Amino acid sequence: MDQPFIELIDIHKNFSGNHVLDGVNLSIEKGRVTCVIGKSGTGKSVLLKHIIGLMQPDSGQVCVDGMPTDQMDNIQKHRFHRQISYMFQDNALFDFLTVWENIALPLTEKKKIPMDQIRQRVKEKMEALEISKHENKYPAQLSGGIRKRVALARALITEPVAVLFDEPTSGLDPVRRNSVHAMITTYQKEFGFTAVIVSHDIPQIFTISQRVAMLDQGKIIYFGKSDGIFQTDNDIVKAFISGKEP
Ligand SMILES: Nc1ncnc2c1ncn2[C@@H]1O[C@H](COP(=O)(O)OP(=O)(O)OP(=O)(O)O)[C@@H](O)[C@H]1O
Repeated sequence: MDQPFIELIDIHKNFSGNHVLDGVNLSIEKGRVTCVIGKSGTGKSVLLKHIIGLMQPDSGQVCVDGMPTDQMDNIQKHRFHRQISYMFQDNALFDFLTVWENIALPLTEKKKIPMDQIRQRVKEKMEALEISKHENKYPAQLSGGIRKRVALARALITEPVAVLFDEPTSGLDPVRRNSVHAMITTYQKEFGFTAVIVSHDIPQIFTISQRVAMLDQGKIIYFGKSDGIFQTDNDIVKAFISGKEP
């Protein structure tokens, strides 16, 4: 196996008796796209939030480049968060900012980049995602699909080392869904970034990812190469990916 970038080791998370993560072990390899699949409500978003530190485990460890995040000092944590970007399921755009301002925000807020470079990078992302004509609109004036693309542009604007996507294509029509997938593939080829994608786009997601992890009842019950998932002997995985009850 390639060098792990992020490792989840025996993660447990319980919400008032709802044991959502029940000993999750998962290795996210550097430079690869890993998709996380599983039934609705099974804890995929909770798992992503543990990676980025928005949620803390009851027990277990999240390691980045071999270092447990709970042992990192503030500088190390800051460095990790600068390298990683997260696209929320609900897009989390700021209603009081325009499309342009929302996309530019990670650059204007975090990095000392000259304004002409910021303009150029925002322009390129808006063109790639076909949202240029919406640049002066506010999120409330946009359809769900356009909001999704604005959120995607914002997640990619810093050209991060790793991106966590929580259902990046939900609510998109099939053409737009394919273009989001194509964009993720292009970015991976261009920058070799590490991506974790929570997705219900089965089987399309297997063509843009190299690894698949399936979460079920608090555990990773399958982890392997995407092109091998259809040969699995695991009945729960087989039933899930073919859309049947196990
Ligand atoms: N902050 C929280 N407080 C209490 N319970 C929570 C919290 N966040 C998530 N949960 C619970 O954890 C469980 C898993 O939720 P999660 O959103 O991770 O599922 P999911 O697999 O991403 O679902 P979907 O595919 O429908 O998006 C749900 O039962 C949810 O209610």
